[in-house]
Amino acid sequence: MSVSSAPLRVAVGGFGAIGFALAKALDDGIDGLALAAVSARDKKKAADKMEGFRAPVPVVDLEALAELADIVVECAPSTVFRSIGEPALKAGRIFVPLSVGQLLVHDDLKDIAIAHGGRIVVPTGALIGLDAVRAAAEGNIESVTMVTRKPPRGLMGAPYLEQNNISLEGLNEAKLIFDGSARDGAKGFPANVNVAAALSLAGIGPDRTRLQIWADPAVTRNTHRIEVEADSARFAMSIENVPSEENPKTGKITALSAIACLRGLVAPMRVGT
Ligand SMILES: NC(=O)C1=CN([C@@H]2O[C@H](COP(=O)(O)OP(=O)(O)OC[C@H]3O[C@@H](n4cnc5c(N)ncnc54)[C@H](OP(=O)(O)O)[C@@H]3O)[C@@H](O)[C@H]2O)C=CC1
Ligand SMILES: O=C([O-])CC(=O)C(=O)O
Repeated sequence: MSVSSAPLRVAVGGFGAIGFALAKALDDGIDGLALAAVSARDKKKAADKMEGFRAPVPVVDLEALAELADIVVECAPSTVFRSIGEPALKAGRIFVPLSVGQLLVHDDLKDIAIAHGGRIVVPTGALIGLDAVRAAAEGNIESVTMVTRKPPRGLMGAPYLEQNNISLEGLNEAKLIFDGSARDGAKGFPANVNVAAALSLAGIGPDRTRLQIWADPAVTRNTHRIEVEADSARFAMSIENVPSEENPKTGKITALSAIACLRGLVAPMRVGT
């Protein structure tokens, strides 16, 4: 984008922990970007939440976001993922998903992007080191493993727990609740391990990426540790995310990652892979 061109319009689908923080940052001002519209289940509540904004924007249905923006960010429950992503890509927009696990389910969206000139740009989100994983994937990666530890309240309600009759009530020691592929983890915990899906897409795919999930009453932060063994490097990284006030399942850094990702789309200089 040249310095003189109009700012790219950003629509935000979902106005909770991530969406509100992102919209607020855009309203406060980011060079080259302008907030254009938001969407929420409760439109009146969303309009009220924008009261302190310098320039409140329309609250529209999810399907209408694509008409109003150049970049459409998805930060809503996984169940409405497609209603945001498909119109955005069919309109040739840049689609920025946060419910990344859904990309494994709706894997035809990539073909829609190709057919209509859209792009899917996945932020690192609540994770770390996807730059190094992507670089290593240009060579050969032997293994990628991720171990997630969350406070039990950050995992409650996951379909996998209900399907397998796993209770986290009154837990007084760490419990391994899932051990398998990133694909199965993302499916069983759609609101908890989108990071595993992002890791798998950056590296060796959802079937070869291994994931363990622990419910741990001793941790107060959402913690993810990654280990990668590749022909170019061996690395291990971990991140301890402060849960956001609005949604304790979601680390606070996720919204900041989305902001940094959007800034990277328009900034004259970008650092990192
Ligand atoms: N990639 C990553 O690293 C991470 C991804 N995530 C994922 O990001 C997504 C968003 O997370 P988060 O912001 O914490 O979620 P929240 O629950 O805080 O917010 C969800 C928002 O979606 C809105 N919404 C729900 N249903 C609809 C609908 N039918 N139409 C329009 N809007 C709707 C809600 O509206 P209302 O306010 O009216 O209820 C709410 O504003 C989740 O899928 C989460 O799992 C989370 C953390 C990390
Ligand atoms: O916030 C986190 O630590 C990760 C998370 O919820 C997700 O990946 O869905």
